[in-house]
Amino acid sequence: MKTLFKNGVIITANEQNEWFREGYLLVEGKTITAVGSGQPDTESEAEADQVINLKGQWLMPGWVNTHGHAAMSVLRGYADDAPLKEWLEEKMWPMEARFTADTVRWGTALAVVEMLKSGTTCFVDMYDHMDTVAEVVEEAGIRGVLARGIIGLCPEEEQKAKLNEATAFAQRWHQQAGGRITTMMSPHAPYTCPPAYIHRIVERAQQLDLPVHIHLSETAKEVRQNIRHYGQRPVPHLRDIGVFERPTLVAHAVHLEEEEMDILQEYDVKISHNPASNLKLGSGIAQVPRLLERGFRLSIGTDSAASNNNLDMFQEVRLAALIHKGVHQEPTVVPAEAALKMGTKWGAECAFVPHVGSLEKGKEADFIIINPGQAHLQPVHDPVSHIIYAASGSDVRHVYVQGKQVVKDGRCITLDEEKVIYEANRVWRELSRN
Ligand SMILES: CSC[C@H]1O[C@@H](n2cnc3c(O)ncnc32)[C@H](O)[C@@H]1O
Ligand SMILES: [Zn+2]
Repeated sequence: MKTLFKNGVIITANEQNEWFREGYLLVEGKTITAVGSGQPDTESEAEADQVINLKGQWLMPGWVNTHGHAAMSVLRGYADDAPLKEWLEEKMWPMEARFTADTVRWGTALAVVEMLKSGTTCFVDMYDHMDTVAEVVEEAGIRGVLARGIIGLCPEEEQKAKLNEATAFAQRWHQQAGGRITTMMSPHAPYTCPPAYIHRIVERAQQLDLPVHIHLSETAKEVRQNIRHYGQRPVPHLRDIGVFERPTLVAHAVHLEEEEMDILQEYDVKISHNPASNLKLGSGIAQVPRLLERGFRLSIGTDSAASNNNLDMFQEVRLAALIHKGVHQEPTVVPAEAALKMGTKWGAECAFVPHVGSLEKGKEADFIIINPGQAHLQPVHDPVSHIIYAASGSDVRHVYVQGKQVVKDGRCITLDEEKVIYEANRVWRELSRN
């Protein structure tokens, strides 16, 4: 099946750093086979099975959300205004202990509907009941980079069972759903997994040839605790355990010293910047301008709806573009183009799916279409500026993953939105009643 999208404004980070142009996109099956300026030649138009006239709408890569816990959407607004340790230990973990596969199914479906409708085509997820998460991803048509998050604060037998479960999940689902699902191994954090256990998880990642995903240096408190317990800051600690021998994606990385940045750079460790969650939990503000200056190709994540409290990547990317300008009293840090790259092309690299994230020949066709004909997106001097500083998730009209439409006229067509909302409320009621 060949589909030609013509008369659009193509917005993307690409190798040539051309940010936007009036043009067309040709998709054959799940792959982009041509991107060009102006009109397509008459031959490609005649050969297309379907021609879609975009009439000036904007076409850009879908957002890549590089850190989150989708099922926690059922806990949106349940526990606000608390610091990370208290929030986790007194609010999240007691509630999550009551989660079943049913809770995770509807929490994840709620998150996926929200993400797809607001233009996210790929998300990284670290959670439990991951077979259920993968089933939702398969049905919804979104792309998922999935890992069974492992908390090792438990007896040896339980640690073994969790590691075996994570392994079985990672093997069962890697490259499934037509390649839309890939997997990782995921020790939750240095403060929830003893070093020997992290080492065993990483050995397993090595055997399976999979990347590692872990929370890192989110709060100053956990850094101090790491030094007390292990005599080192978290980055050299993880390096010495051997984590960075595997391709690794770390979430947060708020509290880093220059020597730690050296190590992360030496091992090409990928970073997911989660500004809203870091602000809301009072964790701090990552040193994004310094990391960019050093050449890190950063990415952006929402974290869960329980600490954000939404999964709209337009808002997250805008926050990433704005907050550092204020902190540094310098508007040139994190320019719009850098924010767009972090949310798309670099996001895909950080999630180990470099075959998406930009609109280039040969990449898989994960893209979104935005209708710019509304007051808040006019006049148009520079569409990249509007995407970063003016647009929001509700401007997304259509979404495609691997060339297949999953959102049409602002409605998710792969999952039943009303049912998902009904069931998510049901599981929340059941949880809060007990
Ligand atoms: C073992 S599954 C994932 C685990 O992570 C918890 N979590 C959610 N948000 C955060 C965060 O910002 N930092 C650390 N851990 C977080 C979640 O509650 C699950 O238990
Ligand atoms: Zn997290």
